[in-house]
Amino acid sequence: MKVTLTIAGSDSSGGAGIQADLKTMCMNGVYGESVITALTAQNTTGVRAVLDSTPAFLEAQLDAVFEDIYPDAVKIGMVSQSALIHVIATKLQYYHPKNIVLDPVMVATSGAKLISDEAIHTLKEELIPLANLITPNIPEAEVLSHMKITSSKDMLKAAKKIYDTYGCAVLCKGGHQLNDANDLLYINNTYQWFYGKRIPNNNTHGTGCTLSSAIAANLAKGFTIQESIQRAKDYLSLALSAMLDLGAGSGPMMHNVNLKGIYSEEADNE
Ligand SMILES: Nc1ncnc2c1ncn2[C@@H]1O[C@H](COP(=O)(O)OP(=O)(O)O)[C@@H](O)[C@H]1O
Ligand SMILES: Cc1ncc(COP(=O)(O)OP(=O)(O)O)c(N)n1
Repeated sequence: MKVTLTIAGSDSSGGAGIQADLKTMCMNGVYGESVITALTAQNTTGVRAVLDSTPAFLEAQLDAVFEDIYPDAVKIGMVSQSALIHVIATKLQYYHPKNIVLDPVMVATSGAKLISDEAIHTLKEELIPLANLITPNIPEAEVLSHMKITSSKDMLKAAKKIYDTYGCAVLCKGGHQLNDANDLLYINNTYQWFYGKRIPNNNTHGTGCTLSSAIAANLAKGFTIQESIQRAKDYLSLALSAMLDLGAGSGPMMHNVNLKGIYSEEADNE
């Protein structure tokens, strides 16, 4: 059994963060482990409070999982403070996992800021350079590239800028576009579009968490980055298409979907 670790915040409503990650990993056929960076008191209408882990407790969680059940891939989500980012970077350099997918979570759909300005600086300096793939949405890509993104051309320019600066592959997610849901991968000095039909569902809480966890799960199973992105996008589209409608705000997606037929082949080393 392949193992995937999520290092992220808890979402009490179950739609994003650790809860979305573990559901996604389970559905994508890997064993999921979790290291919790923060507790959030959150529902579909917003984030009411955040309680960060201490650096020492975060360190204890990371040692506990890496010393016993070593993950084949790691996904990193919400980390709001510099000291916590520093702990994660130090431990990843020490344990050296093969696949690191970083979702540079900055702002929730509901508008709540999930990272301090100082921590954005530490993320850029210490964590992004360790990642194999980062998955910014358009507002996050704007922060990382220091440019405004209003078109597909801008997405390409920003993704190349981020790739040139940090040296990791970049998947610029297009969920915040009006008409399409096209994501752009910049890797090895070249790019590839992953086209997606926009599903008319406003319940998109946790789409970014789900996509990055599904990518990590598929990397753990031995798929290439490109294959893992396509599989993750197929999984996400299916979960969105189930049209679950819970809560008064932007609700969560349905994870217990029937995957038969969407995954045509399995990786060699499963
Ligand atoms: N309505 C939608 N229909 C289909 N795919 C979507 C929709 N909204 C978002 N996505 C996809 O969900 C993933 C997450 O994208 P995005 O919403 O941009 O990230 P985030 O949740 O981090 O803000 C991307 O693959 C994006 O293309
Ligand atoms: C605890 C926690 N982590 C991350 C997010 C942001 O999740 P994301 O998948 O980007 O989805 P939206 O919040 O944008 O729907 C979160 N809200 N909570």
